[in-house]
Amino acid sequence: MSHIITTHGLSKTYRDRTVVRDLDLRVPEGCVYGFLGPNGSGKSTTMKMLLSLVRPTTGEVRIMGRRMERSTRRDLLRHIGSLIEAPPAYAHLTGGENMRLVQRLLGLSDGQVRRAVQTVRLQDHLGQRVSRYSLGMKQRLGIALALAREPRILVLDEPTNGLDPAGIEEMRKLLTHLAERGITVMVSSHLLGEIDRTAEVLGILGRGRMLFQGTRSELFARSVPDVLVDTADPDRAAALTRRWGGVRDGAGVRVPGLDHATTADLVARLVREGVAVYGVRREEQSLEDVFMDLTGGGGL
Ligand SMILES: Nc1ncnc2c1ncn2[C@@H]1O[C@H](COP(=O)(O)OP(=O)(O)OP(=O)(O)O)[C@@H](O)[C@H]1O
Repeated sequence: MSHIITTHGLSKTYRDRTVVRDLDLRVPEGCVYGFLGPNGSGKSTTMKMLLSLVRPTTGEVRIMGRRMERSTRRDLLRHIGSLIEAPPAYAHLTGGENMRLVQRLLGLSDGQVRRAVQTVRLQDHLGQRVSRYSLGMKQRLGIALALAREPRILVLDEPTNGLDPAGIEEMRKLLTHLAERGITVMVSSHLLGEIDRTAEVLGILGRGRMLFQGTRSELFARSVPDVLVDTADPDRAAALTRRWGGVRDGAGVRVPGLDHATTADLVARLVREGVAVYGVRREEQSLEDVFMDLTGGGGL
């Protein structure tokens, strides 16, 4: 798989506080990469380093295999569109006037601007002042401004923040649509639920460190589900499994967070002690549970 963004040992320290630590990002080309983590975990700082808005303390950024440095920065940044923090448009101008400003600034064609506006479905609102746009429309205009130069990569910092459920759904569809067209979309959120179904690859950050990077199914594979034991003698089974954290749960016993090997040990112990085991079930964790475990609960 070719990676369009990579970092190696990327770190940022402000005074004596390291807010991003030794990050090795691997963003596959043409996918939606969900960059997740609780508030303050370092997502924005990382994205700003990718865009050369913040200088890394150590480590390197590579875009399309080329190292970002003074001599390559201008050229590489032409391939990246971004939306960082507040939508970048002038509120007292119309959507169309904002688009024309960027068109003139970057020397873009009418076709490029038209395509960007159509992609975010704002063509019927170009005559309206941005101050009268909904937050979702402002975000879409921000994306159109970033898209107009036809970048290969789009870096979006919390584009769903503050949107209502309909706006979030619209944003998800837009991101998927962009990836289908071959654009690599790196999108951050502190809320797993807002982008988890959209993102094919997830990077989960906690206190500046990468806690997990991979596909959703790889993340699930890392989960350690509760085990539910259905038995004729739940009290005795609970006592025998106490050292693994077993407690009575309804007519059975629940043992939290067990891997395969420990589950096998536990069942063997019960059978050895003569407890009749009717069934053993691993209770799947939701992606939220896995995320909460990884981030220590700070992510939701
Ligand atoms: N210029 C700066 N000087 C000092 N500390 C900073 C600076 N910029 C960010 N930080 C700190 O770095 C940490 C990470 O911030 P960052 O904005 O990257 O996190 P985040 O994951 O994007 O969170 P949020 O979703 O709240 O923006 C925070 O504790 C923040 O206070």
